[in-house]
Amino acid sequence: MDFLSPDTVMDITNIRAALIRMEDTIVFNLIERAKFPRQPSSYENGGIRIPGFDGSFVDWILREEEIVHAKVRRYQSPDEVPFFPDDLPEPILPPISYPPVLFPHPNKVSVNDRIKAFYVNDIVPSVCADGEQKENLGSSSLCDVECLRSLSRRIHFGRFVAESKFRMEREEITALIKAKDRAGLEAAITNSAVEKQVLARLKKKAETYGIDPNLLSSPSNQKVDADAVVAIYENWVIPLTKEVEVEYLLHRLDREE
Ligand SMILES: O=C(O)C(=O)C[C@]1(C(=O)O)C=C[C@@H](O)C=C1
Repeated sequence: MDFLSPDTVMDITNIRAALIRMEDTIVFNLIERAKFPRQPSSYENGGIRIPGFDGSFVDWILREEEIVHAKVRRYQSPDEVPFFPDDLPEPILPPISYPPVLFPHPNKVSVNDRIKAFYVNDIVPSVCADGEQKENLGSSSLCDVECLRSLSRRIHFGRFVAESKFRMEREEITALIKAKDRAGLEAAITNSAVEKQVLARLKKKAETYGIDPNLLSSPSNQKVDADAVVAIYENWVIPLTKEVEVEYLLHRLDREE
């Protein structure tokens, strides 16, 4: 996506193409995470003691990485929503002035805490075997960070989808926003045919990317459970994307901050 060119960003075809590309990243990240068992201690507060930090091992890595990434201005990009916005330093690179695409302040809508909760409680148990390998806690946690970041980027892309839909159906959506009609907004942004396509494509991707081409396709050769990947999208990724869309639209007419 070229965030310096607002017309390109607001084209729903381009937005959907970006969402489709993100599926690849998410499927590969889940494949990588599925190499390791669940590793429960990496998600527990104090499960691995880090002096001076009150949180889980994965939280700590995520925060430390975000600090570095903030310095190279990752979170100035309109499509990035950090998990630890209050802990981030100013960039060392000069700012880029992106033309405004989202209104009002783009980071107002964040569901990162919920993403973290469903990731730990639902996704990890659905793709990883039970157990813990102490010697791989660092490796598995780095995979967690990649998974969380790619899920967050995908789900918060709902803001661009919503803005694009707002511009296409300004009158209808403005009336729903003014009436604070959440259900009406959800109905307006829902496209069941597209959701079905997403899930069907995802199943194919998880099956195809999750198998060595030299091996026969069988459940025991699959690197990740394709049905679990589909369920992750069906139960969490799409519903939360829609929630981000609705939440974004409810604030769409607020005055800019
Ligand atoms: O493509 C869209 O129109 C979206 O809003 C994205 C998305 C999705 O999360 O994949 C969400 C809601 C729609 O019902 C269809 C698909």
